[in-house]
Amino acid sequence: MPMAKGVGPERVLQIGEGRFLRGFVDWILAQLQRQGRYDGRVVVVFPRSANPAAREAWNRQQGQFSVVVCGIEAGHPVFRIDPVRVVSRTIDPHREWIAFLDTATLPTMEVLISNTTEAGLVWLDEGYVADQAPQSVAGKITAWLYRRFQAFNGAADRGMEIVPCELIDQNGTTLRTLVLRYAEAWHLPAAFRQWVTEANRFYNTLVDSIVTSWVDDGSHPELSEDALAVVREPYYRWLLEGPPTLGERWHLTRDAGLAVDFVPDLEPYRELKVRVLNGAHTAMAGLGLLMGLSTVREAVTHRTMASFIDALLRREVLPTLAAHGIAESEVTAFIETVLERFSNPYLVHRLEDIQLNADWKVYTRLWPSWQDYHNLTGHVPPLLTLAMAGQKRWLETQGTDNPFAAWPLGEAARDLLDAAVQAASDDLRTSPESAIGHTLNQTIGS
Ligand SMILES: NC(=O)c1ccc[n+]([C@@H]2O[C@H](COP(=O)([O-])OP(=O)(O)OC[C@H]3O[C@@H](n4cnc5c(N)ncnc54)[C@H](O)[C@@H]3O)[C@@H](O)[C@H]2O)c1
Ligand SMILES: O=P(O)(O)OC[C@@H](O)[C@@H](O)[C@H](O)[C@H](O)CO
Repeated sequence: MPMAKGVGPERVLQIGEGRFLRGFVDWILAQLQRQGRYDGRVVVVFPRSANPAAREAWNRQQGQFSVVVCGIEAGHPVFRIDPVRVVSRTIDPHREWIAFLDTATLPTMEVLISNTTEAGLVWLDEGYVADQAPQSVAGKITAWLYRRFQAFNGAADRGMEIVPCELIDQNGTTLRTLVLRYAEAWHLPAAFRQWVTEANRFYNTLVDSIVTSWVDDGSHPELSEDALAVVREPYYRWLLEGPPTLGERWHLTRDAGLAVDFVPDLEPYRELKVRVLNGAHTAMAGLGLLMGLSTVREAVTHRTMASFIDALLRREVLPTLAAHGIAESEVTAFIETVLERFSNPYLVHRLEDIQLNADWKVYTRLWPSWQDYHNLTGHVPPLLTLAMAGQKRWLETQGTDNPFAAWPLGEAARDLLDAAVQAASDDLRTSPESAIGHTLNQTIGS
């Protein structure tokens, strides 16, 4: 369905319409547009069949929405409403498959962005039926790239900058592997696979910024009608591992003043961000919910929980990052920034939202620190163990039996973990808050 507002050719295909893409990627594109650096407009694609109300909101607002940037920046309170007018139209590929494929034939298209949660970039065993959308995100992208390859006879200069933003390790490499796997499974020509590899650039990326929905309290009438408005903290950072081609297309030089950087190796940044920020979220969410807390802000302003998270990060996570070659001063500075970000009074970041797929978040966000701490010191980390026990207990209250059982662990690691978590769980049964206080006293006192 066309949405006529805005000028400039369609240059960006965005798979995903969620809060994060609106408050982060689309906002960055709006800043580039405002500075006259980039005129590209965005075609937003719903990765799953769109719910009619969401579609209607996008159409009613002609793809325009507000990003409320609020919190503390350089010690000063910030509350700003930034308009974002970069979207040209939306497409639901499950209903408009041909319109979706047709966008691949636009000579102006040059950037493909996705964010479909961790559940999006996965292999689904499915065939390709012409005229019908595959279910998988990577299958849709494969079909789209194949259409482009055909439309331009495999021209090397019609490849795309492919920028997945899903929070998974090596997201660009993962997407390329999935595309090549679909190309093979669907018996697409070898020349296409070669074009995918040689003419397209897949970036591994790391995004960092907290984006939540705008909760309308009537205080800003201009936002009352905006069903797509989001709230974002002032802090944001986008790191991309890959060639600078995307930066060149966006005229993204230092003087743009945007926190987007191209780095040769993402790994140290990823370890730092995931272990500190996401690790702290996962640690506070399970225990916090058991204690009756509901938001991140409530957790970091609760005396016992705040001390617990602070000690967990500085005593048990920090040493594991130093062992990964990240300077202690850098880790400490990041911990301090993160704790300040968590106390942002404007963000209503619900612990229950953080708990989506919590069993795997414990595995990717807490377990690596746990294991490294144990290897480094020969001791079980008591605070991380209690956080994991809190997660296990909370997951059990939600009906998941033995929530960590599916993790791929060797027998020795499994026995060690089970014994440690079991001991910590016993303490949680009576009062989570006193278990936290007790563990904290023992740790800090030792
Ligand atoms: N919101 C944040 O603060 C934030 C910050 C950094 C990273 N992220 C990342 O962004 C992701 C989305 O967060 P959000 O706040 O935009 O959520 P959201 O619910 O607003 O959007 C989720 C998006 O993913 C799509 N999606 C969900 N499940 C899917 C599936 N199984 N297959 C294909 N697509 C699927 C939805 O259609 C939608 O486009 C998170 O999982 C996280 O990895 C979020
Ligand atoms: O978005 P999720 O569900 O992967 O994880 C929940 C939070 O930890 C996450 O959204 C952080 O706020 C974000 O990663 C900050 O950059």
